[in-house]
Amino acid sequence: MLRLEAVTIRNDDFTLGADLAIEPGRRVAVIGPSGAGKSTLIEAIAGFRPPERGRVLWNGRDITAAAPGARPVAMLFQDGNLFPHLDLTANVGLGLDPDLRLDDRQRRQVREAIARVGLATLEGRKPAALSGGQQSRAALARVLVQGRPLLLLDEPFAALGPALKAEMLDLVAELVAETGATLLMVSHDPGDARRIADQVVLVAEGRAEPPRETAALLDNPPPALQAYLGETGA
Ligand SMILES: Nc1ncnc2c1ncn2[C@@H]1O[C@H](COP(=O)(O)OP(=O)(O)OP(=O)(O)O)[C@@H](O)[C@H]1O
Repeated sequence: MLRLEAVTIRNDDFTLGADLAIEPGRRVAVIGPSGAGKSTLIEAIAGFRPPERGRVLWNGRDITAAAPGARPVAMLFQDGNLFPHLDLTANVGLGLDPDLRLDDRQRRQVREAIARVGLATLEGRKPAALSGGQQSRAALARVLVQGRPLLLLDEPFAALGPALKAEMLDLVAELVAETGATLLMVSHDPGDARRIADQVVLVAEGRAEPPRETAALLDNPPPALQAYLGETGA
């Protein structure tokens, strides 16, 4: 269980409040207007933005002051962050050890993660020799290999076309179902939430709201969400 207890996060003159809990194994979409604080929320959970007030708890353990690497968290950023000079095996291996000193077991884990995302024949390729969808799969393999119980995705597939995005969302859903991980995914597209998320955290007007069931929330949106859904034409 992830718990944000009376948390306030500040970016200069912007503040975001959050008092919410995410149950284990849930798939949660984080949606809301541009600039509302979705990335800020995810980065605070990942440990890149320490809260000004409040506590972040994982299974009752206070991780508010823990460094990003010491958290139960793996994060996939918007651009995937693949290193252009490294091949696929090395890019995924970085998820296990930034110095790439991998033992046999870790090398096997890397191969398995690459195979699981469907790239087994492309292990020696560098990112430039992979398509956009394959690069997304590679970035996902690096997150997968870390075996962390909490996956944070910040609009990871925004650059992909609709069919490829749907395919990647389905793959993410399969992977978290297999591993039992909890998923928080920022998205601008309410369709993504309907496709993959059983719950939605709405970030608007300076607050991240407690999660609500996706269909119930999107079918009967509160005013802050109505305005946003109007913007996106959903
Ligand atoms: N490093 C920073 N320093 C100061 N202010 C920041 C910083 N990063 C973000 N902000 C501000 O914090 C607010 C929330 O930004 P954030 O990126 O979390 O929003 P978002 O909901 O993810 O937006 P988008 O949907 O456009 O990506 C914005 O007003 C932004 O300008």
